[in-house]
Amino acid sequence: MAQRPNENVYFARSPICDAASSGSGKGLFANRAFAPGDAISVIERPLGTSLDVSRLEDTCSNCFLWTTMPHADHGEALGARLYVPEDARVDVCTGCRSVRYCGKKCQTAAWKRGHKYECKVLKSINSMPGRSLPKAVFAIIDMLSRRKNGLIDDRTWAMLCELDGHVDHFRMSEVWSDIELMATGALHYSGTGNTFDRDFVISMLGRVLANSLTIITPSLDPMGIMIDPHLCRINHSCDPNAFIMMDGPQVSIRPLREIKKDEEVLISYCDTTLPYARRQLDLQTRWFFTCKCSKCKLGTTAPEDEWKTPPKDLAPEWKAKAKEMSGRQALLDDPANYVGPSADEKHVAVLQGKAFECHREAQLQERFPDSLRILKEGMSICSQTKLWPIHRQPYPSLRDDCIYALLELQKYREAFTQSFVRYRYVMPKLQRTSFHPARVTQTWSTAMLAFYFSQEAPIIPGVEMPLVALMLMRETAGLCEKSHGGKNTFTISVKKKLREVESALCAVLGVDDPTIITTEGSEQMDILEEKIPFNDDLDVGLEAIVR
Ligand SMILES: C[S@@+](CC[C@H](N)C(=O)[O-])C[C@H]1O[C@@H](n2cnc3c(N)ncnc32)[C@H](O)[C@@H]1O
Repeated sequence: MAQRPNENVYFARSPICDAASSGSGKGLFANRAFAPGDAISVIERPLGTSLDVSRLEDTCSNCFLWTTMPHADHGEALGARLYVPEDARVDVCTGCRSVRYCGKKCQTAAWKRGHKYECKVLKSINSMPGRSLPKAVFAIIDMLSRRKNGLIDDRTWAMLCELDGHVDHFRMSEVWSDIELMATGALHYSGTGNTFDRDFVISMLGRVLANSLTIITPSLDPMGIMIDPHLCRINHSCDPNAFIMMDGPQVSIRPLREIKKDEEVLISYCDTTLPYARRQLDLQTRWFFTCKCSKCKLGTTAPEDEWKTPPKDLAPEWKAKAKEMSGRQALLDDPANYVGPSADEKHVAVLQGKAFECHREAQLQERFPDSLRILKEGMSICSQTKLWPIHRQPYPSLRDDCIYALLELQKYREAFTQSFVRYRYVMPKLQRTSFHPARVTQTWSTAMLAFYFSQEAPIIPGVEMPLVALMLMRETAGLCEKSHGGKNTFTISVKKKLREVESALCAVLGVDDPTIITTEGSEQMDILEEKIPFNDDLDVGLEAIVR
């Protein structure tokens, strides 16, 4: 059962969603001052959870232990999820053959929490060939059957029902017929037709679709959705003062900066690194509101909307390319690409649309060489037009996926180079808070790549990779108390690995005190920076970056 948030927070009417068309417009407020590193509130388990279909196969449905190691044969995997025990495995529930557990303890806990009612339902869904339901429907089935059987108390249920289901918004949207179908399915399969009616289930589905948050691992991999009457009260800002961290099913709300007593606690629902038009569109389409946060008030003058050179300076050959680009009209019509009314700005809007399209298309490819080719195409639009600063989207996201594809293709040297570029030049501008969880986890994966290469032949001549790995590991260890908290399994595994590496290095160098390696480590970081300098033509030929 969901726990009440602790005395550190309270709910009240939020000034931020005064303009919300319906709903109570409540938000979460701080009962005392908070500093980075504190936990504002901790919830042991959200009320409802539903894993992505692919995670049902390899993840414990109770504690969310994800047992598959992506890229099991190379560096990033060696470090990104060190907190997962080597012998971790999950076994399927022999009743429903749908969910999996990592052991008896998790199976028993899930059974008592409600799987005893859901098991038969899942079994009947599972036995129908080709039937797979969206995760929102599984979340609803679970909650309806638990409520029917007295496993969700009146107060929690009332709070859940207070969340806005945005039914009128959904009714006008293109997903309405899907929602009606899903509600019918949920009511039918959950066997709760004599307790709830279809309209109620439709509003419940709306609540899940418009209020759920993403379940994440401590290394920020998305795993599914969660809905909780307390967590789902937190409003959005594109310049949030807090973020959500998880460790298994435990959810903590953590400050991104100092928060004063009685200040509203705000998280981000969307990717806040996107330009203004894209953020607004995303928030309007998925959460039905117009954001008026401090960043949105700056409109296109915020750093997320900066160009390196103004659109009027676009080179003639790129203007010509923009004129000829396939799908030009659709790219121009898409408000997400809007740059301005002039002819030059329209060319830039087309190029921007194309670069975002490359990012989306690359994700749909089945083969990594194809994704890499498309990602490089997108990156060269950003770099060769000379319009994009290194931190303007979709440039950073293209680079992220590029690193992933390069690793899959075992192009380790380029993967490390791009990972270092991201760590050293992109992230400090993209996420300006040093302990932002995305920054910390990416620093750690760069550290782990360096560590992996420290055991191989030197990949960058003249650079001592063990010392680079050490410095990046120390940086991560110094920040993860704030990003993750001292007791998070990520923090514990980072610190353990750091101690191991420090003592191995001490043994090799014949010293007792690891702190004396610091000077040499800093020197190696400087050398690495000289070898991989900031360069505007950084992405022209990914292989040709290292000096
Ligand atoms: C997850 S709920 C947050 C809790 C909500 N305020 C309530 O009282 O239930 C999301 C909804 O809150 C409102 N909301 C959240 N952040 C907002 C913001 N920055 N500006 C306006 N409305 C916001 C929108 O109606 C959105 O669909």
